[in-house]
This record gives sequence, structure tokens and C-alpha cells, in this order.
Amino acid sequence: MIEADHLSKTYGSTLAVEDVTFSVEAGEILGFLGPNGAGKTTTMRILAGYLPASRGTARIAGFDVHENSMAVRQNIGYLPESPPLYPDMTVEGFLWFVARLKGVAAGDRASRVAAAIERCNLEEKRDVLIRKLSKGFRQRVGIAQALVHDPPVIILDEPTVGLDPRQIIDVRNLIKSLAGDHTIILSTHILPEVSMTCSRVAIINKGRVVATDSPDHLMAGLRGGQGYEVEIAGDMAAVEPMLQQLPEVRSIEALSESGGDLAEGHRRLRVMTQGDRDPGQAIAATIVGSGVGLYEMRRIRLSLEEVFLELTTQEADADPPMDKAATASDATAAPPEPVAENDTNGTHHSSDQEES
Ligand SMILES: Nc1ncnc2c1ncn2[C@@H]1O[C@H](COP(=O)(O)OP(=O)(O)OP(=O)(O)O)[C@@H](O)[C@H]1O
Repeated sequence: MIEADHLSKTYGSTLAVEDVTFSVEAGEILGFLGPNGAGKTTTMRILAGYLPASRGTARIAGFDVHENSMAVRQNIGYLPESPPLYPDMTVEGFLWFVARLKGVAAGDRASRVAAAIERCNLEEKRDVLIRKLSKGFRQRVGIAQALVHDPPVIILDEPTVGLDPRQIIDVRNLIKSLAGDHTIILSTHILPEVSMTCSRVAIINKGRVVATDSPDHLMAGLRGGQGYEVEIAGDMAAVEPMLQQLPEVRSIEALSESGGDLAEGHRRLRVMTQGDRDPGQAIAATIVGSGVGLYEMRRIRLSLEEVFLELTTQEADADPPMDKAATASDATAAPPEPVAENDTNGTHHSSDQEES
């Protein structure tokens, strides 16, 4: 439904978007995630037909955004970073106005406006002037204007930016309720937004797409970003070489014992794994088989935030996770601190504005 094919955009000497390729299937919500200046808005504007690409092509519902920009505009609803609202119009008056602009047939306008108002929970604000609305309600009006002609594709540029936490939840729920009936792409720099709202995520950094996958797969698959944390009692030197023999074991790290709650003679290890097969059973059997006591074993994996940091920071590239050749005591290049699996949304204690 949305196809970006080797898109590039330069502004003078600035290469804002470079060779971006991805597609979004009908009914999906794709999160376009990246830090400030990554090229999100530029890509959204190209897809919406508001900005020509320097190279590459994009198609919406089969229409080329450059060659068929009018057809593309009929097929998309676009919410730019700052929604173009008329503050002295009422909510309903504005939506009627937009419906007319978008070419909704006169006989259909009343029902389309009513549907957009209902979908965005704007009934109680129908007759209120837009300038009197809170930021959260204005954002809903922005989404309602994107929906009013019932387009198959919706493009939302940072839809929750500047909203308070309650408003963010409302807008995310609204967006989720639109999936299925519509194909949605939303740009964001907020990690929890994609894990909560999107079925797939494309991570963009410095103009390039560095990964596209479901949030779960990204968290699970990147650089062997999953493994086990185990507590053993006994001789670590006896068990470590045996664990290293398992092909699914990528690295082993002895964790610091400063936690204080470890019994005498107990050690904690982090065993990071690789490949499709889950070696949990083999790890447990190896430990027990080596004559070492196994006291605790729990699955861990990288949070989406850690995946994002790995993909978008050069430091991560310069400082790769310890590989199998390294010894457990040589853990100077350990991977980022994983989180327990039952905290998969444990990305939220970041510096995201949402939390402030
Ligand atoms: N009109 C313009 N003229 C020159 N450079 C631009 C223009 N618009 C964007 N850029 C540059 O292109 C790059 C990508 O900008 P873009 O706005 O697409 O990123 P973004 O990911 O949306 O960032 P943000 O989250 O901060 O809005 C940045 O380096 C930006 O400075």
C-alpha cells in the first residue's frame, strides 16, 4: 500500500535522506523511528507528495507520488508536525471545509464529517472554536482532518509530540483503532510509541534505514540480543568451557557480585545466545551435567531502546559485544545491560519527553 524505493533527498549540500527503501502492507501500522534530524519529516513529506525526492520513487496505493500527486492526495490523510488548523473555525465547520477541499461529494459530506468526529471522540467539541481547544483536542482535530475523506493511507508525522501523558495515551489508542481499516505510517523519536502502537518499525538514522522488522523481532534478533541469566554454585571454570561448546552460545559474562544477595560460593552468569534455536534446555543440562548447582535461570533480551541505541550510536559499533572467543573474566566489551523479559516495555525509563 505504501512503497518507498531507494528514496534520496538533498537540501543543498545536506543529504537528508539516503537510499531509503521500505514498504507497508494494507492495514499495517509502521513506525518510522529515528532521532532528531534523522530524515523522518523529509520522508513523510515525500510520501505525502509535498516534497519531490532527489532520487528514487514512492508509490501510495499504486500511484507514483511524483507523477500522480493529485491521486496520491486523494488516497492519503496527512498530519504534518504542525497541523494546519484554522483557529477561528469550529471543529465541525473546519471539517466540513476540509471535506470540501478534499473533494468529498456534497451528498457525502455530512456523513463523512460525522464519522470523523465520532472516530476521534470530538462530539463534545463539535461547536467549539479550534483556538479554544487544548493541544490534545487540536491533535485529534488534526487526525480528523486527515481522515475526513476516508483515505486508505494515513501519514502521521510525530502525532504525539507536545502532548501530556493522558493525551498521548488517547491519541495512541485512536491511532491503533484506525489500523485494519487504514494503512498507517507514523514517524516518532519516542521508542515506547512504536512498541505500543506499531506492528512494524523502520529505524532511520542519518538519513538511512538501518533496520526494519517487528518490534519483537528487533528486540530478539539483533546481535544475539537474547540469552539467559543464571545463578550457579560451584566451580565456574568447570562449567564455562562446556557452555562455550554449545553452538547457540555467543558469549558468557560473569556478572558482578556486588548485588549482595548472593549466597556464599554462588555466582551469576549472563549467557548470550545466537541463532533461531532456543538453547535454554541445553544450557540447563550442561550446567547440571558439569556437577555445578543451578539455582536460578531466567530469560533476558535487549529492550527496544537498547536495539535502537546499538543501531543509532557509533559508540556501539566501536564497542561490539564480547564474542565467543573472549573469556568471562575479560568482559570489557560487554553488550548493553539487558532487561528481563517481563519488562519488555522497560524502555520507558529513558529520557523520552513522555516521561518528563
Ligand atoms: N528545508 C530544509 N533545508 C535544509 N536542510 C533541511 C531542510 N529540512 C530538513 N533539513 C535537514 O535535513 C535533515 C533531516 O531533517 P528532517 O526534518 O527530515 O529530520 P527529522 O528526523 O524529521 O528530525 P526532527 O525529529 O528533528 O523533526 C536534517 O539535517 C535537517 O537539518
